[in-house]
Amino acid sequence: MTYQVIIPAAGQGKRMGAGKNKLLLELDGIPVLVHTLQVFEADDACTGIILAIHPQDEAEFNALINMHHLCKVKGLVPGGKERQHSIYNALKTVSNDGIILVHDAARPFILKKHIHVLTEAAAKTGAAIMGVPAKDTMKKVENGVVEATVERSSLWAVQTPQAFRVSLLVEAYEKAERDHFLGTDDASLIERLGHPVTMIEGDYDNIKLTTPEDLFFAEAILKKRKGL
Ligand SMILES: Nc1ccn([C@@H]2O[C@H](COP(=O)(O)OP(=O)(O)OP(=O)(O)O)[C@@H](O)[C@H]2O)c(=O)n1
Ligand SMILES: C[C@](O)(CO)[C@H](O)COP(=O)(O)O
Repeated sequence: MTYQVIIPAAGQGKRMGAGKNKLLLELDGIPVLVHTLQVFEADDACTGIILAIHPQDEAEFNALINMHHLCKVKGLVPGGKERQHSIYNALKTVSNDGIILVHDAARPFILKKHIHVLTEAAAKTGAAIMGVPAKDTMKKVENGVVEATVERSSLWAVQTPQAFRVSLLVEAYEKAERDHFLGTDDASLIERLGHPVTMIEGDYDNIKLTTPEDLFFAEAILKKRKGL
C-alpha cells in the first residue's frame, strides 16, 4: 500500500535542552532528522515526504536533504506553535485521497516492516496507529496525591507513525479547528469523530527522543541494530 508521510520537525526541543533543534543532534555521526527521513526515503511504498519545519532551520535542513539525497522530500512547510498546527499546515498541501502517515521526526527507529503493517490496516479501517503495551503502572495524580490507579492491562504507550485515509484526517483536523481542540496525537482528533482507530503493536525501540537520557538509549538501540 503506497502512502505519503507528514513529518513534523518544527519543535523547540525544550525538554532536551540542547540549545538547538534536537533533530540536528547526531547519532553515529548522522543527524536524528536524517536517520528518520532515510527510513521513508528507502521505502518503495512511500511516494512523498512533507516536512514541517521551523523557518530558522530551513537552510540547514535543506543542506542536509541535498547532502543525503533525500529526493522524496517534496515540500517544506512552516511549522506552527503546537505540533498539531505544524501537521495541519502540512496536511493542507496534501491533494489526493489515499493513505497519509504522520510520523515524529524525533522517532528515528521506526522499522519498514511496522510501517507496512500499519498502512495495510489503515487502508482497511481508515485509521491505524503504532504502540506498545504499557510496562509501568499508571496513576492519575492531582496536586501530588494519587487519585486513582488505571487498570494497566488495557493501557498502551502510543507512538507514531499514525496512518489515516487522507479525507478522514482532513475532516478530523477541520473539526478540531472549529472546536479549538488541541490533542497530543492525531488519533485523538479521529476519535472525536467517533471513528474507530486500530492499534498496531510495534516495538519498544521506537522511542521519541525527548529528554537527554533518550540519547543514551538511542546509542544503545543503534548498537543493537548494527549487531555490535
Ligand atoms: N510546534 C511543534 C512541536 C513539535 N513538533 C514536532 O513534533 C515531534 C514530537 O514533538 P516533541 O518530541 O514534543 O518535540 P518538541 O516539541 O521539540 O519537544 P519539547 O516539547 O521538549 O519542546 C517532533 O519531531 C517535533 O519536532 C512540530 O513539528 N511542531
Ligand atoms: C504523537 C506522540 O508521539 C504519541 O506518543 C506524542 O503524543 C507526541 O507528544 P509531544 O509532546 O508532542 O512530543
